[in-house]
Amino acid sequence: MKITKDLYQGSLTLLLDYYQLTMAYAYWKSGKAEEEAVFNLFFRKHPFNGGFTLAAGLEYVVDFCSNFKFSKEDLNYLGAMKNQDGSRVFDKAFLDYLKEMDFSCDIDAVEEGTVVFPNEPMIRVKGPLIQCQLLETPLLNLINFQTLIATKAARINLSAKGESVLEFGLRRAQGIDGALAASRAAYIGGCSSTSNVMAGKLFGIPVSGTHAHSWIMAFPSELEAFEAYAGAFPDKTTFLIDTYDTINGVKNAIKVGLQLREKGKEMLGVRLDSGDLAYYSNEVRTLLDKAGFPDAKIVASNDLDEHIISSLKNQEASISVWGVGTKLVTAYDQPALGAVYKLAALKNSKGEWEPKIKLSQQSLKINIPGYHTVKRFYSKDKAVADMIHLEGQEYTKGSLVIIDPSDQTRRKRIMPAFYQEEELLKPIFKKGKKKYKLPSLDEIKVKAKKQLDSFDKTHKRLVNPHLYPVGLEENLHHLRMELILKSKEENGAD
Ligand SMILES: Nc1ncnc2c1ncn2[C@@H]1O[C@H](COP(=O)(O)OP(=O)(O)OP(=O)(O)O)[C@@H](O)[C@H]1O
Ligand SMILES: O=P(O)(O)OC[C@H]1O[C@H](OP(=O)(O)OP(=O)(O)O)[C@H](O)[C@@H]1O
Ligand SMILES: O=C(O)c1cccnc1
Ligand SMILES: [Mg+2]
Repeated sequence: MKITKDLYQGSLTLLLDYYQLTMAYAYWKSGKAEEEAVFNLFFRKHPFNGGFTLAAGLEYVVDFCSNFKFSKEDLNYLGAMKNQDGSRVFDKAFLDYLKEMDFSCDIDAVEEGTVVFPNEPMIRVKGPLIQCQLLETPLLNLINFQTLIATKAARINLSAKGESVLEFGLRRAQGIDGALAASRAAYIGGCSSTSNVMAGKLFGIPVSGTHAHSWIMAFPSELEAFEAYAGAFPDKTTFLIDTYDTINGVKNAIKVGLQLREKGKEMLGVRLDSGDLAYYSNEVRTLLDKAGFPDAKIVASNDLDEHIISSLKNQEASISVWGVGTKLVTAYDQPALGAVYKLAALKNSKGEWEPKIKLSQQSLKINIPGYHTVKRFYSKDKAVADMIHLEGQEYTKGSLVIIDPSDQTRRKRIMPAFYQEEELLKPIFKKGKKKYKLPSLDEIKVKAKKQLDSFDKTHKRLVNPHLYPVGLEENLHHLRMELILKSKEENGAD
């Protein structure tokens, strides 16, 4: 296997769980494959005990769906699967059916860079049951990770309060795509650059960096190492000063900074990668200022995350650029977002949508049934509440109540007439045809910033964030309650 050439063999369609194929086969056998269904992709809880989540990964979904086709190699592989008695797992006729299958679903989704909340559909797929089911795991795979990392990056950037955050994660990322997708999502979440050159090449993310301890160690002395680096990159001099002794290190940096100044060049700054970053950054700042380098920046790195950055800010550390790797790209404290993909409605023989419910002992896990959508209400530029409602359901523009799906005693009265409304789900595919112009990565990044700015800071704080109101429109709430009771009765649940 040559990973550079052979890994995906031009088709990602088998990037699914085996049970999707067995269900697909059984839907086909039982004549249900072409029934029309609606599935929703949503998560139940914000990651990192936070108060918001930043959507990312849709561009990958668009690409995946646009190329959804079982290749000859895919079908050969499935055709060779055998049961214990030597018979084929999948009939030849079924494989012929898969061969002819063209992606024909409608997909509506929140755009990348949108702030999203638990229970809201992030992606809604409507189409033949078999196709909807085949999309389950790839969509989750593509959305869960990038949304997680974009959210982590947003939290880190919010802690840095507008100062630059450089993403340094490649060396500790989870493999190749874990690194590339993380660099992309980190940029959406607000990082200003990546150290990952391939992500720079593939996505157009600005690349940046300093140098390593090994550079210093490769020379007889730190001073000579700084001089050599300044010789090679007189315009890009950020010296790593903690290899031997941070205070001596900054003194050496100042010496080389003065030499550069004589040549009409300016030292950009220094980097600290160990020790007490509050203490050393302040000592180093004082020395740089005294030596006439008030504009030289202090970059800090070393296992940083949003909590340490926020603590360093509270300690009034003199750091103005933050290099963050491991804890960002691995989402260290919560390595997965738990988005799920559930059937919400199925069309009956009369052509009506039948809402579907899944019961659970945990009320948090009972899905929102029906063919529904989500609206956001804004007062001026501030988001005030989100409402999930049945598609096509009329609701009053006067006073209405929205009800929290996980606690029906939490209700909020809103007056839609006073607000601007935004439909969060945008049309992406209609009957398998792409209807959406993909924004550039920079446009997504700008959108993410604007979205985050439209939420009150109480929803964005790291500790015990204030809950943003998301509720079901009353008719949908009643439908859900009725279905829960009916399903409990019919299925003999306690
Ligand atoms: N003033 C500070 N307040 C809070 N956390 C800090 C402060 N200074 C450094 N840290 C963090 O404390 C941790 C220190 O880790 P550790 O003790 O392993 O590093 P170190 O010994 O300083 O450096 P290294 O092991 O890389 O030489 C890092 O996560 C760092 O970001
Ligand atoms: O700490 P992170 O957020 O992951 O940022 C990237 C780290 O990678 C580099 O060193 P590396 O960790 O390889 O070695 P060192 O820390 O032992 O110097 C760099 O100096 C940072 O410390
Ligand atoms: O450029 C840097 O300083 C850098 C890059 C990757 C990891 N740590 C630091
Ligand atoms: Mg390290």
